[in-house]
Amino acid sequence: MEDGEKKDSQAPPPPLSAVHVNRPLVAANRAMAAVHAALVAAVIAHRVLALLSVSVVSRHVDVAMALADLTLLFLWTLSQSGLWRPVTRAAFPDRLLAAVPRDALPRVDVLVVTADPDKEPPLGVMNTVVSAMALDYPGAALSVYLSDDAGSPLTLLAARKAYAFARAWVPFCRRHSVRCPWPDRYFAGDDDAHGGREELAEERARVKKLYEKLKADIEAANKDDNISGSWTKAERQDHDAYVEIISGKEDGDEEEEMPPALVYVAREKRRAWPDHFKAGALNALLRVSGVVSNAPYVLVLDCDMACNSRASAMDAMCFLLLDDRRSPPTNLAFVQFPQMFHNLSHNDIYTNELRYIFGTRWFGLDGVRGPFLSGTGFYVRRDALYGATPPPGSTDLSSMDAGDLKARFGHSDRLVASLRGGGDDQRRRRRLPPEPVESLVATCAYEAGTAWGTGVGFMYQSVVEDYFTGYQRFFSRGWTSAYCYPEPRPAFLGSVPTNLNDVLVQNKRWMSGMLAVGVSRHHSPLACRPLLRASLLQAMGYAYFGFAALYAVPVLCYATLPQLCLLHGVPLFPCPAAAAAAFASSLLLHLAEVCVARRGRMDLRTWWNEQRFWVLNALTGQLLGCVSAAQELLGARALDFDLTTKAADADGRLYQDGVFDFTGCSTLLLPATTLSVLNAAAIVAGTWKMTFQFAGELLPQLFLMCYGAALSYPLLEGMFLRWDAARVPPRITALSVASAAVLLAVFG
Ligand SMILES: O=c1ccn([C@@H]2O[C@H](COP(=O)(O)OP(=O)(O)O[C@H]3O[C@H](CO)[C@@H](O)[C@H](O)[C@H]3O)[C@@H](O)[C@H]2O)c(=O)[nH]1
Ligand SMILES: [Mn+2]
Repeated sequence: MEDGEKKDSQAPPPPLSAVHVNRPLVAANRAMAAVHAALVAAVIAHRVLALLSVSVVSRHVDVAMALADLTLLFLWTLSQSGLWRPVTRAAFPDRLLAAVPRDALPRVDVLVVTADPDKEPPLGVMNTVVSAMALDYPGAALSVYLSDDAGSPLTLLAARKAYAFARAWVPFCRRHSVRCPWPDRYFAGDDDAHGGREELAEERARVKKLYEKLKADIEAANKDDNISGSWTKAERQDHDAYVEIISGKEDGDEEEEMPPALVYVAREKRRAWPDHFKAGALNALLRVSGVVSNAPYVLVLDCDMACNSRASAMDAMCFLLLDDRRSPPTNLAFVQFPQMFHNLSHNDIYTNELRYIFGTRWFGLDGVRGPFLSGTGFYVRRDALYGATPPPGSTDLSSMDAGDLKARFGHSDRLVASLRGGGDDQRRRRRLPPEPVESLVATCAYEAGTAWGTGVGFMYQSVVEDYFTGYQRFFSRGWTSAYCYPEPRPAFLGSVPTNLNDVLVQNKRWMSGMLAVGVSRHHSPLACRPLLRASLLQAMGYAYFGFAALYAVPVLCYATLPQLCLLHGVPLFPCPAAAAAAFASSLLLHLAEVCVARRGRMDLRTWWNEQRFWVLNALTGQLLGCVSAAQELLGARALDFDLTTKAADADGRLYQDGVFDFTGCSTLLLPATTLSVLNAAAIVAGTWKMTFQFAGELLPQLFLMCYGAALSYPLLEGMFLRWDAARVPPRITALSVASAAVLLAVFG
């Protein structure tokens, strides 16, 4: 009896989160994959048989096509890891609150990074900062850090003004349980409490006035030459470190009412020192925050990714805290939220939505060992970022010798002391220190000879630091992750580039950065033993993204060989039936994926946009990404982090209307435009030829080219049928026609 009672009182508390395996989808995905693999194998087998037969006319072409098909099959196989075991998760913040008193919640440091006040307007950045300050979390447990890589006086001034605004905004959000903590969106109408009480309406009007004032102040500062004009481009790349804690208690402030602390950080910049782009900025913020508040958890946000809901911190804790309450403990390092966007078009011609990643693959990888680190919108354990390994056998930094710690983390006594403090809450209920913060940890020379960027913090060596860090720092060391996808209200919303050139430049950066990791001798996921041992499926997922740029090669083959061979009357498909079946199944598989992401709605438009952008990207971002990665590998040129412009809403009108905006397109577009001209010319010439001597075995090829023409129609239209300012730049059109003519003259 007594025993029974004891058991009852020791009954485990209800779980704080749940995970659900989508079994029908698992079965369907695997069955479809088996069918498709069989069809592709049949196509390749026919190619090989044709190659072996003596009658073959164009051996080179057949070998190239066989290699193209094998590459496609290889990448497709790797991509299946993200469909293998899709799961969804739920968080129960109410249970968390029942289990842990609010003021005992662990502290969180929010790290926001910005780099350029021209491309990233400070008002937008401040919206992100203020939205994070208004998260539903105890104010004393939250601190927000802003890294400004430009070291711009304008951003610093905006941050001070933003803090002043936050003193009204944050209590307002708390008092009225506002759901949208992002002031610009809230006042633009994303306001769930309309028609509410009078008191709310009054206060809302007062806070709105303050927001208008913040806006006007930042605008005025932007126009003021003494502030924004005084800081030259050269100074951006060459200035001292500067850290300022922008919070302060004023008379009459209630502790409970106070917004979280805000800390502005401009790390030192010198031309002679590599800055390691965003990863370098985040590592500087990790150190400054380590010295100042040293919260055990960190939320990372890009400056253009604001909090759209106040719930994410509590949701994330439902997963992260589970860790300590479970035995044996799980080894969850981070909770990733999807990247979603506020300025997506209904007709998303550039596939900015990233459905492939955040709407499909991340659910699948979550069923393996967790989604990849995705740059922004994730809550992560500080100790894991510092290089600790999970239990059992975890490395405990606090018990390490001070000398060893200095060798790894640098010579700041305060940083080392923060590491030895075990990362927990010495200062939990205290406001940030009034004493000045040392900027030593934000200087260029600080990292020299330490493990920052290799064994500690965000990884350098790749411009896609998120992809690389996730795998090197976490997964290959035994950590896992979870995918938190709150509905219906997204936790974070970012902005997408709205002209084609920006999109392609961004894709080129991703592709070259990931390929550099994929083919690197020391870091390739397919050569990483700890990762392979932990999970082959996860290694496949990583390899897929590491090699995705290689799509350029088969697509290049398919965009030239069928065309040129048609002109020579050479058929390319030894078994048209098998080829047609494999082609159809690839289209259907893609359509099925889109429909699942849309909860069963047949979304043909998204499907078509994705088909089209996939080919376009293969011939631009991925192709040039391969070239850049090769240059880097050969030591010819280092990869660069080309910032994307965060468009003001008005700029994206063409994108919103579903019209391609070719403004500013560079030669990056050239391969795609050239090959679309070649394809169109070959269709015309080939059909003309066929009217005189019909050849049925050429029909599959002709069909494929017509599909290509339909996909490339916006390019052809942009070159030859549009006269507006956003058409393909005439220079590119002329070059494309000339290049296509040369190709035809040489090979046609
Ligand atoms: O030297 C730099 C370069 C960039 N950034 C910041 O990094 C963030 C991302 O840059 P952005 O130009 O917006 O790139 P995106 O292509 O939108 O970023 C995607 O791709 C990056 C990897 O290439 C990831 O880090 C991002 O999280 C992911 O959103 C922004 O806040 C920048 O201010 C810096 O702080 N310093
Ligand atoms: Mn961005």
